[in-house]
Amino acid sequence: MIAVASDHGGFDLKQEVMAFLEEKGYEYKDFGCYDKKSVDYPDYARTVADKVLSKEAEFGILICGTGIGISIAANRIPGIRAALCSECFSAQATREHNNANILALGGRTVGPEVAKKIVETFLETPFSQDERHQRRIDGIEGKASGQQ
Ligand SMILES: O=C[C@H](O)[C@H](O)[C@H](O)COP(=O)(O)O
Repeated sequence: MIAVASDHGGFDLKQEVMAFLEEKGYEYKDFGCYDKKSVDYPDYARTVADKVLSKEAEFGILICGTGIGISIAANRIPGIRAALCSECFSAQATREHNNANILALGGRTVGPEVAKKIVETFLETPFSQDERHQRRIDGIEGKASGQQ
């Protein structure tokens, strides 16, 4: 399952992204917001992060106006690697190199067609499993690499 959420600034793009997920046959759940009333993005970041960390969701997709606030909020939560992407190269690289578990998008910065390509790239690109990338991910989580 893909856990999807947005604030009001990401609401319209989230509708497009969910329609795309539906069309492509991905299972997803919408964890809000459910209209364009002003809300606070950290609440939605936390909800989706919890779904990812509990493994109820394989990945999360978080959308706010720029994608910045909601990715900052998600990345404060240990075990979350949220990647704000506005093009496909980063979406591919963050899965291969960072094993990112949440994709963040900006509803006011990325158009729907680009966003759909980014979503597909993110969801379809596996982690490379390369030892150097895993070592660096372990470093993010505070595990010493022993390199220094
Ligand atoms: O990084 C934060 C997000 O872009 C928010 O979506 C944005 O700050 C919301 O702004 P406003 O409350 O002015 O709609």
